[in-house]
Order: sequence, then C-alpha cells, then structure tokens
Amino acid sequence: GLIKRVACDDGVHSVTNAACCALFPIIDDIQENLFDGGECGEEVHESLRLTFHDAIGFSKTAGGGGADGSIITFDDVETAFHANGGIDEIVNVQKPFIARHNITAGDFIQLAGAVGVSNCLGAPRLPFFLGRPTATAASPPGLVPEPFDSVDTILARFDDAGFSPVEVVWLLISHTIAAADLVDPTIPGTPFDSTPGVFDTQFFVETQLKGTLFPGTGSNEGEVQSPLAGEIRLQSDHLLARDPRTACEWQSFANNQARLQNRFIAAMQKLSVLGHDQSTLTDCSDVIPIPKPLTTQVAHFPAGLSVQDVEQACTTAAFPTLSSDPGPATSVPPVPPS
Ligand code: HEM
Ligand SMILES: [Ca+2]
Ligand SMILES: [Mn+2]
Repeated sequence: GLIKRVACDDGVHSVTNAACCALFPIIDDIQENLFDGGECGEEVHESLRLTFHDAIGFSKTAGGGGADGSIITFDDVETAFHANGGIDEIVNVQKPFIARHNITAGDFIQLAGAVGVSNCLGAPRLPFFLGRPTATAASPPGLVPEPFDSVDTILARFDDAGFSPVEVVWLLISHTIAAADLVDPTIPGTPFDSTPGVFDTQFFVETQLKGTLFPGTGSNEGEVQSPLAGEIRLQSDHLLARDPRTACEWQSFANNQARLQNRFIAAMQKLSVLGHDQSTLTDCSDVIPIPKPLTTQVAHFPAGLSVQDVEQACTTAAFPTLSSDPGPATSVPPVPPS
C-alpha cells in the first residue's frame, strides 16, 4: 500500500515522519562542508570508520553505551585509546557541525556515516534512525578491535557486542572504501583495495590474492603483504579471509554486488543502533540520499594477476571466474588527504 508522507516546511522534501524534516539542513551542511560537495573521499572514509569506533564501545560484560556519541562527548578519554589512533581528526572536524545544529553527537555520527556512504558509487542506501540521547559516560577501554588481534580475539570481541562471525564479515564490507594512515605512517592514505572511492567487491577479490609485497617500509604491527603496489593489507582482513569460520562468507562477496549492498545494510542497521532500543528511535531512512549505481565496472583481477594467485580458503564453493585487467601490473594511488 501507499505510505503516507508529510510535506516539510522547506517546500522541497517530504518524509514519512515529520520529525525527520529537521535533518535536511544538516545534510546540506554535511555534503557541502564535510564532504566537499558530495565526494566519496577521505572524510567519508573517516566518518564511516567513526560510526564503528563509536558504536563498538558496547559490551555485555564491560558496559559502554554503543552508538551514543561518547567518542565525541568524551573524546579526551576515547581518542587516547590505541585502537582509535587518528580518529581525533574526524572528531575535531565533526564537532563544529554538532555545535551549530540541534542534534546529538550519537545521531550526528551515524547520520554523517550514512550520508557519506551514499556519495560512493555502488553503495547501498543505509538506514538512519534518529533519537539517540547524549552519552553519559565514555566507553570502557579495550573494546575496539586491533588489526594485529587474532581471529579468536576478534570474533570473541564481536560476539560480546552481539555480532556473529558472518556479521563481522558483513561489517568489513566497509573496507572497500577505506585507507590506512597510521598502519604504515610513512605512506598515509594507502587503500585496502584498488578502488577506495567505489563501493564495489574488489576488496573481497584482492584480499584473497597471495600477498607479495609491502607498499611502504615493510612489516608493521597489524600489516601483512599485499598483492599490489600502493595497496596495504591488514593482518585481520587477511586472516578473516582465510579462517574456516569466515572464509566462505568472505568469498561470497567477491563477485556479488547485490549481496554486498544488502548485507551491509543489515550490518550497519544493527551497528548504528547498538545500545539502543530501536523502538525508541524514529526511522528517518528516507532522508538519506539515493546512491548512484555502479554501471560499467565488474569484479576483476588486477593486471598481471589471475585465479592462479588466489589463496582459496572456502572449501565448499569455488572462487568466481573473473577476467584480468589487461596491461602490465599497476600501482594503486593513495587517497588524497583533505
Ligand atoms: C576486525 C575489525 C576491524 C579492524 C581490526 C579494523 C582496523 C582498521 C585499521 C587499522 C584501519 C586503518 C586506520 C589508519 O591507520 O588510518 C581501518 C580503517 C577503516 N576502517 Fe576498519 N577495522 C575493523 C572493522 C571496521 C568496521 C566494522 C568498519 C565500519 C563499519 C570499519 C571502517 C573502516 C574505514 C571506513 C576505514 C578507512 C578510514 C580512512 O580511510 O580514513 N572498520 N580499520
Ligand atoms: Ca572499493
Ligand atoms: Mn584516513
């Protein structure tokens, strides 16, 4: 049936819940002044990472308010956690936006993440719920996973936050639009796949390839060899791609854009309301811009590489058949700093 929509006072938008109208000026500000006019660049990547580092501060045993904005409200405490290295930058960039709008830090962080992702070609339209109260305490330490953690440690941490091993893989779809600044600090902006500005499946193709090189100074804590010059691989991504508990789910995304989108929606929905009773929040998903689809690009092996370079880990399904890019092996350029 038809969903009843309400016209906003701005004379432009209409929404299902009138309370969501107030978000449009905030989204305009975010797009113009946080994401440089709607790009899928460094601030989008950092803003998506921030949604996770705020929300994962949630534990069945240790406490923590989840997606409550505590990483901004109590930034003196949380940005000092080792696993939050570099997060102070996006915290400081987002703070003035929160100050000039009537929105809590918890809501703003998840709103900016969902709007940011919508700027990336091939991304799903993420849900957004409104109404997180201001955080009352900082997250306890030790809840944010590190790239040098074992798979056992990572899966146990996520289990404690309510996520199954398969859902961990879904959350890591985020690393298709990601780069590292501090894993090897000599090469900031080094991406995890060859297309950090595109929400595609290349991350799942490229993390399954045999690692052959370090893009910078060599082995750093949490880093293993990658298959491409200019690309960095986290030890955690490498191990999750090869562990019997997660390898088949990992491979399932290597050439399935629809599944990639659909599972990321489910995972981010859950992450973004962690610590809240969803029935106390207002569904404002219809304020999130509709992303542009990927039209031409399909999953492929980077030039010079092929199925011969795949380290097959899933034992119940074959790696998808993909073509290799023509030409000599190329280098992945860094994500430009903002
Ligand atoms: C096992 C879990 C995870 C580990 C160990 C991990 C680790 C990391 C590390 C080490 C970086 C690079 C930081 C830097 O040096 O600048 C990074 C970047 C990133 N992570 Fe994760 N991550 C995990 C899960 C997630 C999740 C669940 C999300 C979001 C839902 C996420 C989103 C991102 C994004 C978007 C970036 C790129 C930031 C940028 O380009 O500036 N990560 N992650
Ligand atoms: Ca990508
Ligand atoms: Mn960065």
